[in-house]
Amino acid sequence: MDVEEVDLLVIGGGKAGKSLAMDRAKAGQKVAMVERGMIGGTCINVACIPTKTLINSGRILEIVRRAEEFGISGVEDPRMDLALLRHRKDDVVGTMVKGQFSSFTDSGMDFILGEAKFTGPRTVHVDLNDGGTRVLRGTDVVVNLGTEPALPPIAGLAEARVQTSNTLLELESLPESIVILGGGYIGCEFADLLNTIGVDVTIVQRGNQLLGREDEDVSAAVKKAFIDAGITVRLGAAAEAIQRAADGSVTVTLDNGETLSGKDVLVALGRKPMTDGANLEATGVVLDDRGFIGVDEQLRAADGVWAAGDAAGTPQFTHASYDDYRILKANLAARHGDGEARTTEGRLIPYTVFITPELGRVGLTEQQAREAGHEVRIAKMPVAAIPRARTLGQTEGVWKAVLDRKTGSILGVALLGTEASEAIAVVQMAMLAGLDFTAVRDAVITHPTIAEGLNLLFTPAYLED
Ligand SMILES: Cc1cc2nc3c(=O)[nH]c(=O)nc-3n(C[C@H](O)[C@H](O)[C@H](O)COP(=O)(O)OP(=O)(O)OC[C@H]3O[C@@H](n4cnc5c(N)ncnc54)[C@H](O)[C@@H]3O)c2cc1C
Ligand SMILES: NC(=O)c1ccc[n+]([C@@H]2O[C@H](COP(=O)([O-])OP(=O)(O)OC[C@H]3O[C@@H](n4cnc5c(N)ncnc54)[C@H](O)[C@@H]3O)[C@@H](O)[C@H]2O)c1
Repeated sequence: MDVEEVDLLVIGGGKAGKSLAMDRAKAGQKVAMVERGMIGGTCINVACIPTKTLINSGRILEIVRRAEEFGISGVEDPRMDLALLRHRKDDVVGTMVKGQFSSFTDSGMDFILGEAKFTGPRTVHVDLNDGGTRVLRGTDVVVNLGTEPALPPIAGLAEARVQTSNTLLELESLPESIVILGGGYIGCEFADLLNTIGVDVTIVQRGNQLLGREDEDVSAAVKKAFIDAGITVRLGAAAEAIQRAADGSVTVTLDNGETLSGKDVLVALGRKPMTDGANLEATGVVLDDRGFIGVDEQLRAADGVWAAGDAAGTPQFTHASYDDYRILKANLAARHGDGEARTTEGRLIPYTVFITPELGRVGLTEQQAREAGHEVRIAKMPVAAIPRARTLGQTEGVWKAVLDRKTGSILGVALLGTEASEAIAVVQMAMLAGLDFTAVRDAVITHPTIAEGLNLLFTPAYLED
């Protein structure tokens, strides 16, 4: 079969790959992108966009339940209607997928729906979804294959028809109760959502805290918020076996011998790269023992082959994959003699866990700062101190900042509170600008906003001596 030659061949249409493919195609290059099915990638189809749409509905339900507190009468018995909820989620996702498809084709790229498998250096064989095959070779190849739910070898898991973050999005009826395995981002976000919409939730986490990468006090505040909301939290226990009975109910056996039962079970135990079957070795790419692609700090995986996003070991966030796109754009140009190369070193990557209240994070935790040798100064303030939180009726949570005692620079913050997803960007900008805490404390910030809390956080009332 003839080999079709292109300037840029993108395998997997994730955030980095699709952004680069559109950009390069618009710039006049001959670009082909092969995607096996999810037009727009994981984020739009089964991750950030559908989950945050559902979470938003959960939050609205919670507000409506509190209608009287907000001065509204006549709202009786509000409940989540799963069919309507799914309809809204499908509508948001469907509109975005449609928009992506138009953007791909309008860019001038050759968008190919099919399964790609490497057969040689920078060369793939594609089984087209609507039949037939193509073989393509790129002068440069970018691999952006993403991740999927990991299903670890827990006894009985394979037979127990467990839910994952993908299948939960398509539920036709809500279970009365659910056991969630894993207290990471996905476990916590679904625990909060499902609890809000009326499911009895038990969350099981192997480590001694939810969200294991956070400071202990921050995780403890998340645990308290969960318990106050009615979620059962089991820490320091790992699932060892899962069994689904004939009536559909599920029993999970923990490593301490305890058993938990529920009408369903969600496995949220991390994600594995979708590199199986892509035969990346044929193009000189080296995979680690978990299947992640080895890349250098310029995201180079082999000669003329680059990799990006989750499967390349980038922190698993859409905005991090998007930054990989910027790095690849710079490095592909630099390789052809145009401009400076960029690396992934020293990137400041924030994130938000969309629970109630939200946890926004950027920079170092207190523990990381101490381990890095900083002399640390902590500021800590209850969210209830922020006037805007009072007007919103959302006073739960705590803000914590980690400062360098000698320089006053902001090393990191954990904002657990309403609208933390927005406020975290304010702190991130201050950090990028190299502002010390006094500049943030003394900035004139609009009243009454949540960001205004940054004026308060660094006052003597909340900043340790
Ligand atoms: C439930 C959930 C919620 C999340 N929420 C957030 C959030 O709120 N904010 C955030 O920043 N991040 C969130 N994430 C993480 C985020 O979704 C990922 O980090 C992001 O989508 C990474 O995308 P990527 O660029 O690695 O590639 P992906 O978007 O995963 O794209 C890879 C593509 O490659 C395709 N592919 C794979 N193999 C082949 C092949 N052989 N041939 C052709 N195509 C192939 C796949 O179909 C896929 O479309 C969430 C993740 C999950 C699971
Ligand atoms: N809001 C966001 O940005 C967002 C939301 C969802 C997911 N994500 C991304 O998706 C990635 C994957 O999320 P995740 O929650 O699946 O993984 P994770 O790694 O964050 O959490 C998995 C958790 O499961 C625990 N665990 C492992 N084995 C266990 C067992 N047998 N029993 C009980 N607990 C066990 C681990 O200790 C860990 O805390 C995250 O790293 C994140 O980057 C981001």
